[in-house]
Amino acid sequence: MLMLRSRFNLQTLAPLLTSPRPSPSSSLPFLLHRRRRRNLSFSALRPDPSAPYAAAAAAAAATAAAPPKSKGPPPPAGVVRTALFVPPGVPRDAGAAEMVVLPGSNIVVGPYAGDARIREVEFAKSSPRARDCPRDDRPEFAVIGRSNVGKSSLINALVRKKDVALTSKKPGKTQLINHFLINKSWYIVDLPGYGFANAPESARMDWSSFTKGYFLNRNTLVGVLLLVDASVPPQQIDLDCANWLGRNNIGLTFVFTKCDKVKSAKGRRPDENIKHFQDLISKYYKDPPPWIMTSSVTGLGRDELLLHMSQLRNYWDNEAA
Ligand SMILES: Nc1nc2c(ncn2[C@@H]2O[C@H](COP(=O)(O)OP(=O)(O)OP(=O)(O)O)[C@@H](O)[C@H]2O)c(=O)[nH]1
Ligand SMILES: [Mg+2]
Repeated sequence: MLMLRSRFNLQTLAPLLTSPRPSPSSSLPFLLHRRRRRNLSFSALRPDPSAPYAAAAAAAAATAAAPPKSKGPPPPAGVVRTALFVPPGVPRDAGAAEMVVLPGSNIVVGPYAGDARIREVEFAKSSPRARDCPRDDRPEFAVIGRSNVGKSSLINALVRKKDVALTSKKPGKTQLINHFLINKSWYIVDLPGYGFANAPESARMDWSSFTKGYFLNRNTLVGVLLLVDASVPPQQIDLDCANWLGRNNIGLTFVFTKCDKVKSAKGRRPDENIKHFQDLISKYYKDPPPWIMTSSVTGLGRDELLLHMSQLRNYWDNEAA
């Protein structure tokens, strides 16, 4: 029977996951191709006991103590259980009794996970148009979502610096495509928000033509982090954005933000909003995309998200080799 180990100490797991990575195989379930449109397909959960990560996972699970420590209010009590996201490198026909799932997510830890630490971050460039973005072939993750959802805050949380990306209570703060260079080897990209319900007219922009150009032409895009505010009920504009990305075969991860807001104005808890959102999205996806709960205030989900990004990125690097 499948056993999910969702509570473990990432500090313990991290060094175990930096072992040499396997060479990619054409049968991998999650296809990412440099200079080509990604073709996403998510496999059913059938892990392999002999897979290189299994020992690390078992060791981590055995020592499974406390989740990463964070300040502030505790994360929401209810963890939403949905079908799992099996990352690149886990064979379709694998079979095993045990698997490690990142806490507060549906993301399985696969063989490409590792080297998740951010040692260095520098602002690289602000670009008004997609064609002005850096052209150096480094892989990148784009951070998108509604205006004010917490994109810039998440980037600051990930890099553990307060003001690398500028944040504001007023929607529409980020107006350009901002590239941040991580460890001199990959980028996180802060994009302007969409949906300006409360934004002043001056802060509005034609998000569609501006950012669609970026998504459709950016060959170095490893994946999109689509941020969704877990403190409010599902918003149609987020579902529309997810569907647009899906239709264009652009791999996304749902990153639920503001999970520290245990009581929202509408009386629903973040985990209830997340469950509702997933019920709606499941109509559009045959296999579940990855999702994760975060808070930039408490640090919830930060290390887990970085590990997830590392497995997508390392897979990408192997493919490009
Ligand atoms: N409680 C809580 N507040 C958050 C969190 N993340 C962001 N915020 C707040 O939400 C507001 C907007 O955050 P930003 O990071 O500027 O949002 P953004 O998505 O970059 O906004 P735009 O650039 O305008 O599109 C700020 O007041 C943040 O302090 C979170 O995890 N929890
Ligand atoms: Mg911003």
